[in-house]
Amino acid sequence: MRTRVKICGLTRPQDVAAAANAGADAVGFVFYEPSPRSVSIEAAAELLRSLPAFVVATGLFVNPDRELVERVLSKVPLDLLQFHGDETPDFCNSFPARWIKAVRVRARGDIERAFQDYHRASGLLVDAWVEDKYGGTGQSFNWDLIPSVRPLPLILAGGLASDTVADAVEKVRPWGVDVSGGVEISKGIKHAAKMTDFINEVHRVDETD
Ligand SMILES: O=C(O)c1ccccc1NCC(=O)[C@H](O)[C@H](O)COP(=O)(O)O
Repeated sequence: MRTRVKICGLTRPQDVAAAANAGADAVGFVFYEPSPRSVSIEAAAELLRSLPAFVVATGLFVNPDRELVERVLSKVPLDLLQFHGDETPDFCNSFPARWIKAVRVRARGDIERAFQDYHRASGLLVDAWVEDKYGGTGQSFNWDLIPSVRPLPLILAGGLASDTVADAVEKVRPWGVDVSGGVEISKGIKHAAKMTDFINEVHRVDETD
């Protein structure tokens, strides 16, 4: 199976183009103001203009007001919502868009519970649990906590980079992987060669199947 790759936290048009050229299946825009990777609605709408066909535009939110999600959806042609906070299943499901839910993994059972609670999602993203942080931390977690039975597509995130992602894909066999800090020069500023190396590493492992 071909492992999908999402590059998250883009803020510049040249990075959007470089991610697409490197072969990213999806890109993510952060609508969460405390994040150094956050973009305004206007900036995101502009960034999407440089996104070619067949690349999924994802909007990332952390405990947003309903009005923010609705305002973003009315101005930015997103393909997918990513809820990265403590949003309820009903809240996530109440917008006219497909969505994935992020779960910060701390203990055995966290992922199984999330699969049950968020069963209407289009995928479950598993990320590291870090105190007082919702994501984009560059930290990984114990992949042994990931169950082999997966009722939804599982997207592995947390501290991945070109030198670790091959091992991650080999061990976890996720539907997709998600990376932010591992392909950056500084927060929100991506590095074209790092994105290419990352994606090539993922597909190198895919080819050994
Ligand atoms: O990027 C952020 O600043 C951020 C802030 C709050 C919630 C989520 C955030 N980002 C999520 C991601 O970029 C990724 O889905 C994931 O957390 C992996 O990030 P990284 O460990 O940096 O690869």
